Amino acid sequence: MAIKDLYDIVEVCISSGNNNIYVYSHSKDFEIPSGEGNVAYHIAKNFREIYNIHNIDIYINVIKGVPPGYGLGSSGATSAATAFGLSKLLQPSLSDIEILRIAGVGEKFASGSIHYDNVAASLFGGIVILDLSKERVYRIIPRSEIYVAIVMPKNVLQIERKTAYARSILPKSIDLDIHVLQSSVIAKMIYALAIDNIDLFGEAVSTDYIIEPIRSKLIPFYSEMKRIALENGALGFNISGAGPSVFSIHRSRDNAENVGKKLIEFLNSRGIETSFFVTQLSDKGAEVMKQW
Ligand SMILES: Nc1ncnc2c1ncn2[C@@H]1O[C@H](COP(=O)(O)OP(=O)(O)OP(=O)(O)O)[C@@H](O)[C@H]1O
Ligand SMILES: N[C@@H](CCO)C(=O)O
Repeated sequence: MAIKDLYDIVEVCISSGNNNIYVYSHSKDFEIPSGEGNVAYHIAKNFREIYNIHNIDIYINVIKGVPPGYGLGSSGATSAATAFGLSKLLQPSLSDIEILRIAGVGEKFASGSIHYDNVAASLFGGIVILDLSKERVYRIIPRSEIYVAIVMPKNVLQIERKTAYARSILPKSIDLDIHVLQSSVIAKMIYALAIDNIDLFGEAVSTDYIIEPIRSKLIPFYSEMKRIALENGALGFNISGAGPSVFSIHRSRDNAENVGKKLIEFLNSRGIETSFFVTQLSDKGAEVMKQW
């Protein structure tokens, strides 16, 4: 699911040259490496190799907007924008799936495995369903306004390669009965969007038999936060990405603000510095801002 308000800007330039890739990271608030430490470098390298592009130098400026390490898909935002920008510049006929596959390479570098959930939302916007076996992208834009409160606990889960770790602790296989339960939740989520029932959508968002029970243990006071949010009118609550951020679903901005403030007060009272913001589901994905 893509949200408004948080985004990266990635500038991509090419000149004739000797196949060098230069990546410069710009951020006053976060420390993101330039050069080979940046996912953008790996996207460009992969792009050049796959499409056999020679005798050019690629220059990439990453202007970070999405904070890293909070479970908000920060590396995915850069990966998506870089793959999108390079395709516009060098291979304008690439399909959505081809751009997506390139963007997934950045996630392999950042988190140890190719996965498409963050890059798909960043590239296409809305709520994205992928059918990789058929190479198809389905995008749902809910008819109703959906507000999202995102609560970002500071100094929590500050571990090296956090996303890789949070993925490594998940089960490699699940029992059939759990599969059946979780499949029905996903079906309910899609049904809720189809009939525009945001209460039901929220209920589905809140129900996870596989990942939440394991990852929530890494987030202090998770079950208390969930209870507070749902008791105060949130329609749904769960972990954002690999955490430690959590998010709640609301019908109105006022309710989202109110729940966000309550969660901040609660975490602050437990000694956990936290910030929050309220945003909306975004129907926009990656886009060209300027060409010159
Ligand atoms: N362009 C980039 N943007 C953000 N992080 C980057 C970038 N390039 C490299 N990294 C590294 O990737 C790591 C952040 O990974 P990642 O984006 O997976 O975490 P996250 O933002 O918490 O997202 P999520 O948990 O939703 O995947 C940091 O160690 C950061 O230094
Ligand atoms: N969404 C993936 C990567 C982190 O965003 C996961 O939850 O493992």
